[in-house]
Parts: sequence; structure tokens; C-alpha cells
Amino acid sequence: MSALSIRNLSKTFTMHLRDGVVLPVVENVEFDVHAGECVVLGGPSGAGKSSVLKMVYGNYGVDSGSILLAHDGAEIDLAKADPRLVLTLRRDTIAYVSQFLRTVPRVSALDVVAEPLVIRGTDKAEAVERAKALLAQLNLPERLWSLPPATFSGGEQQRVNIARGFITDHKVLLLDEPTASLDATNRAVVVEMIARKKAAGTALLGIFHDEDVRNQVADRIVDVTAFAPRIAA
Ligand SMILES: Nc1ncnc2c1ncn2[C@@H]1O[C@H](COP(=O)(O)OP(=O)(O)OP(=O)(O)O)[C@@H](O)[C@H]1O
Repeated sequence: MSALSIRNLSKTFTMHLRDGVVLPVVENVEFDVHAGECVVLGGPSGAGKSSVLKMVYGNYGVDSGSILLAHDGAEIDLAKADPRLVLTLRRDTIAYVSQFLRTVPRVSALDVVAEPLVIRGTDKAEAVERAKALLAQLNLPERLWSLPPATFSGGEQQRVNIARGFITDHKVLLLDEPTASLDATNRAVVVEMIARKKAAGTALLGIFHDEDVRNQVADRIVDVTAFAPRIAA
């Protein structure tokens, strides 16, 4: 069984403020992501890459189809999971590095990064040590660690977000443009971190506009234009 299996997934957006105009985005999306590989969603702007990623994480509902995850020795369909189960899947099985960090006031960068481990029951001091190691690896200046990331630069916030997403050993890791705001040095760090995740058996699914990074991390590219909706005649 794959770590992540997408079957027949379709999505339309209904614009309620525009007389209920219906915008089909993708139809019959089908692909698998196996343990230890990084699959990259490809296709031009507007093809639906982010929408697919958001469906897989449960941020967007689906019209039809399945998002099958290996969780706790069973196969779970995230597309049909109730909100409580979605939260459990996010705690234990599927992690997501979004493009932008959602900052919480007064919470330090270190605590933001350590939180996913603490929630899973890791001792706080140990979680903070792991957070420090990741922030150091990502070259986030130590003077920033105890500050809330709200005032950080785009690239600094993105590195906090990456550290938070990478700190656990979730079996599935989703990456939405994790290197978009990074300089060459830190892009290389992230490429190395992805390679380590693969070696550890994580299944990764991501969007990377940077061609260099994409070529370095991708085992396979799934072209989302293959799932463009057929326009009704
Ligand atoms: N919440 C939403 N409501 C309405 N339409 C949406 C919504 N999210 C995405 N869309 C539409 O769905 C289509 C696909 O968007 P999506 O962001 O998934 O594309 P993408 O391939 O990730 O593009 P890019 O590479 O530019 O980020 C677009 O036409 C977009 O306008």
C-alpha cells in the first residue's frame, strides 16, 4: 500500500457571490506517493497544483474521490474523514509546510517549531533541543529564536515554517513552495533536508517553481494539466 493514494479526485469551486458560478478545477486526479519518494506537482500557473495540495491536507473539501493514507495500520480516506479525524491525521501522519507561516502572537520561533513534537507527547526540553538544531541548520540567527516570528522577514518566516514541518517524523509531508523566499544557501539546505526525509522513508508531495530545486528533489513529476476538466459541450 502506498503512503498516499489519490483516486478519482475532482473539485469545483462555486462562487456564491457571483450568482453561483461554478469553476471546475481538476477532474479524476489519480496518483500515488510511495514511502521514500518525492513527487512534484507540475503544470502551468492556474492548473490546480495548490488546490490539489490543499485537498490532500483537508483544507479544501472535495466533490468526489478518495485521499487514502496509511494511518495506524489502517487505510483511511481523508476525503471522507470527519474534522476530528482530520486533526488526528495531521497530528500523527500528514504534515504540511504552507507557503506562509501563520504566526501566533507572543509565541517564540522556538516554540512554534517545537509544538508539533510537544503535541505528540515529546518532552518539552527535548522538543526545544530538536527545534534549535533545525533552526541552526537553516541558518536562522540565534538572536531571533526567542522572538515571535510575526516581524521576521519573508525568508526567515519561511525557514521557521520549514523547521516546524520537518521536526516530526510524519509518514507524509506536503510542501507548498518551501524554497520560494530563500537564498541559494538555504535552498541547498532544504534540498538536503528533503533528501534526508526520503532516506528515512517519508513520502513527500510538493510544489516547486524553482526548476533547479525541482530537478534535485523530484523522483517523479505529476502534470496536473492531465486532470484538466473536460468542458461540457
Ligand atoms: N478558493 C478558491 N475559490 C475560487 N477559485 C479558486 C480558489 N482556489 C483556487 N481557485 C481557482 O482554481 C484554479 C487553480 O488554482 P491553483 O491555485 O490551484 O493553481 P496553481 O496551479 O497552484 O497555480 P500557481 O502555480 O499560480 O500557484 C485557478 O483558476 C484559481 O483561480
